[in-house]
Amino acid sequence: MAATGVLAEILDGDVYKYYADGEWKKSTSGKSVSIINPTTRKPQYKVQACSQEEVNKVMDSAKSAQKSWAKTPLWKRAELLHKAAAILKEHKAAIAECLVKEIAKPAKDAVTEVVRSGDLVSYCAEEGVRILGEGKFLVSDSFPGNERTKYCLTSKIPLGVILAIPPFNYPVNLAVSKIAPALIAGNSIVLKPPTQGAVAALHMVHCFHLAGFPKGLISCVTGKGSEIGDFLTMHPGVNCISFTGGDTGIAISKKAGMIPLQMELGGKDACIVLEDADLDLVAANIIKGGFSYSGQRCTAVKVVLVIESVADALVEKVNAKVAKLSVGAPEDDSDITPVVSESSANFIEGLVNDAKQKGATFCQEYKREGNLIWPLLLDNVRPDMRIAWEEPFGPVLPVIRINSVEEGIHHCNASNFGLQGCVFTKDINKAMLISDAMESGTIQINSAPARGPDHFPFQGIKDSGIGSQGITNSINMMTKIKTTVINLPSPSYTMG
Ligand SMILES: NC(=O)C1=CN([C@@H]2O[C@H](COP(=O)(O)OP(=O)(O)OC[C@H]3O[C@@H](n4cnc5c(N)ncnc54)[C@H](OP(=O)(O)O)[C@@H]3O)[C@@H](O)[C@H]2O)C=CC1
Ligand SMILES: O=C(O)[C@H](O)COP(=O)(O)O
Repeated sequence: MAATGVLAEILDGDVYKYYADGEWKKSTSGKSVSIINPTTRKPQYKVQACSQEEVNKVMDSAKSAQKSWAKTPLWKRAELLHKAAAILKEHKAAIAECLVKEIAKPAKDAVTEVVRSGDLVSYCAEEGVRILGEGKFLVSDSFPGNERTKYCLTSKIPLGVILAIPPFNYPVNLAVSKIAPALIAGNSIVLKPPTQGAVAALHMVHCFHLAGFPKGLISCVTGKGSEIGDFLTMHPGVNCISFTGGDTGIAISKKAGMIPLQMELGGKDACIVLEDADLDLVAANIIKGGFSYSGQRCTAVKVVLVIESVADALVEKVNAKVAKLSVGAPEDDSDITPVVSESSANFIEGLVNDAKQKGATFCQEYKREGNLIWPLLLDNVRPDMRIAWEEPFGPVLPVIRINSVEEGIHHCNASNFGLQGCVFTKDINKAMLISDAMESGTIQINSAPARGPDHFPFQGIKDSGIGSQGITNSINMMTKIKTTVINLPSPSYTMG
């Protein structure tokens, strides 16, 4: 059990408590939700199944705590965030252990996620101080027909209560990427962590608790998204939703009220490979991009579109590297670990079977034990196969051979997703033209897709999202513009 020492206060028997009003609480529902360890496929942890009444109370406290937080000096907000970041890093081992047990994240990557999260919180504090400390000054005589009688002062003010819903694959990092911008901008936060990853998220929230944030400003309600999700997202107390996940986000955006939405959804990130590409570089990036965390990243390379003349050579290089990937338990820091759930493994298997029936070339034998799926490269995939379009969120990567760059761009743009993509070529002019032509939020030239560094803008178009993330964009997104106009009785001009 990961909770020892100071973290033990968040446990009630074998059930983790939820966090509200600055305290760890047991739900009055009397119900709990089991978290299944993807590796052992046995129950590992339990969290409270919070009730609607508890959500209502959390929303009320979040509303009142936000009012005083908005009046807390910016430098003090930043100071508390720096403190939370330091505590988070101190507790990296305990949190990483939860990530290993709950979502089968390889041990080293689990620690990296926590450290990266601490860095994100600190950077956010610094960036917030910079960008929220300044506003705009406009004068009226720049618009036709006006004299200089109006001075307009513009500043960024908080939205209120932010509802944060992250996905299972980065339950800590994608939670703090919402929490830190919300707090620095003067908002309060209600976090609904993913069920797989909830305990890691609760440990992370405990670090914010230890940092001493005001009561009610941060809450964390647990329970199955399918049970309390709609109640949360349609709650009248919510002023903004920041969501990362799959198609659930599309449903939320249709149900949510007239509030700002930040949606980071799925992707089918394409990797276009030209004849002149450095194939060793491409192969290394396909391995890193396609198979790290067993392909369970929205930014994973999810389809390779390679020019036919270099396809054999590329596939051979990738296969040689696939053979070297270690497969096994996350505790052993294996490259490929069990996927998050049995239903996810079954879904991946369905895509593999469909590709087999339709004649894809299997570069490796398909192998599965429980939730563990061995890495698989599927060559000669055609557009009539499901895997050409759907995201497996697993260690299975399709290769489509193309006869022209235009064919690759056409495939990429025919997808309903548009998160990231990448292009490999030594010709920067061609790379720029292809980048412009690909309808995706970000194109990487000569590297695999990636969200980080975490201050870079990160956004999807089409079904991949609404708005843009990244530290600066998230702070801006979690504020609204307020203006005050000073009206002068007569025009006033500065003489220099
Ligand atoms: N663009 C991006 O940045 C990223 C996108 N993704 C995408 O997310 C998917 C995999 O992640 P996964 O966690 O399975 O995604 P889901 O969409 O299934 O879940 C995401 C979050 O939504 C919650 N949820 C479920 N139902 C509801 C509901 N009705 N209302 C509100 N919240 C709800 C989940 O809680 P619970 O766990 O309790 O069900 C979880 O916290 C993939 O499609 C992937 O591409 C993943 C990471 C990053
Ligand atoms: O959740 C995801 O999959 C991410 O947002 C991707 O992040 P990464 O590129 O840093 O893995």
